[in-house]
Amino acid sequence: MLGDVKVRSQASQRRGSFPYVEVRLSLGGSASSGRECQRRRVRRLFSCQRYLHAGQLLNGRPRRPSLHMLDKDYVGQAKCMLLKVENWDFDTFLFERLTNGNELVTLTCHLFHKHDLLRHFDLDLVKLRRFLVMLQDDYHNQNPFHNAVHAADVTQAMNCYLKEPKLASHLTPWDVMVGLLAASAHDVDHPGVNQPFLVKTNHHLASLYQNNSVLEKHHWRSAVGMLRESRLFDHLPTDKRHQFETDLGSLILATDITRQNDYLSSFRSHLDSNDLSLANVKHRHLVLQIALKCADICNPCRMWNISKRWSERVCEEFFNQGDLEKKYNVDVSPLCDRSTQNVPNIQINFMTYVVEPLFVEWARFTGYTLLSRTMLAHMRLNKASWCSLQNQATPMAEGHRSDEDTDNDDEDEKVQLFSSL
Ligand SMILES: Nc1ncnc2c1ncn2[C@@H]1O[C@@H]2COP(=O)(O)O[C@H]2[C@H]1O
Repeated sequence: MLGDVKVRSQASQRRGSFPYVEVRLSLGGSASSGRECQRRRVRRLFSCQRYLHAGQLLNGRPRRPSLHMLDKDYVGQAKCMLLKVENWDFDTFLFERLTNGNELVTLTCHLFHKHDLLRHFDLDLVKLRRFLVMLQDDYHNQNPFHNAVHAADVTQAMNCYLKEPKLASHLTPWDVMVGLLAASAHDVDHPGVNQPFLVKTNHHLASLYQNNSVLEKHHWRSAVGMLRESRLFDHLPTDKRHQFETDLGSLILATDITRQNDYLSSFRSHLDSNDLSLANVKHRHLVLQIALKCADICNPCRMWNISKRWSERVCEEFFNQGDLEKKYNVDVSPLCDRSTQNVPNIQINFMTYVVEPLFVEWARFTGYTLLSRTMLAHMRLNKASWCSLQNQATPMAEGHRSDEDTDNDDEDEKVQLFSSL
């Protein structure tokens, strides 16, 4: 059954001791009444997303419109899509609709079956689903970009990369399980604003993680909290459980875009010296980190109609942050000002300075497989489309010109601009 996974949606079910992210509170609220205090006490128990869910339930409002009457047809179509889960043109937006918003649970469960991980690790299907439902629920659906659909999209891409012949032949079931769960969990409880925002608004997560990979550490520790609560791995020896949590963390932390150059240089130098040995667990782990990084920023390499939607969503999230920054009188982050930025310009620079360098090395690693060539081809076509759209977009403010106009710009500065995201 695809439609039965929202089982954790009861207000009494709260979990974990990891901190919630509530942007509004970090910017200073003015609550003083007893009622507000009471509400805050409740709020403290939940992450922002869990709080919203609980609030809706307590107010008697259903969380999502039900599609019961259509369940059969929808489930059939979702199943059809899963037959092609390894295709690069998989449309996660459509899959979200066909699964009635259970895209992450449905997809990850399917991949666990496909890779025979339940049998291999003697996993309990109910516990697995419980964990995945918690995970899916803790993504913020109100974020235009960092939501459960993005997590499902990254998980689907990660699965495609795990299937690359060069890698697949060396992967153990452990690698596959860590890779898939890291992809599913890599942005859980993302607040829709970036690390610099949390730092400049003195958010408690920024102090907790000392302004360093703040969001990624939060995603990791949140996922660990849910894993423990679900008891998914309770039957494994303690050292294995710890090993899993460590490996999960090391993959999720690699998605910190500010550390892109460190990972890329290390990967590139291994490729240059042709010394990657995939029998070596450390080398394999580095490749998994790079694979997850690629999956995380693969949206510019999707087909145009899908890629464009992601581009618009990510920019909307940047601009929403810029609006908040203006509202609270703090510096507006680079790329977040909707009055000086536009989507085509952000996309062209992101592809040129962040995506292409990574995917070129990934293609080299895979031996230029059909998939890696297809991704690069899509990315270049998409970039050309953004270039032609750019002519129709709002003129850029000085200092934010297009790639074509910036031959003399310092490339490092561009990378830094995206690194600040
Ligand atoms: N299409 C895109 N355009 C611009 N930035 C992007 C795009 N896709 C992903 N990103 C950025 O890449 C970052 C990867 O890490 P995060 O998920 O923290 O945040 C992501 C965004 O800031």
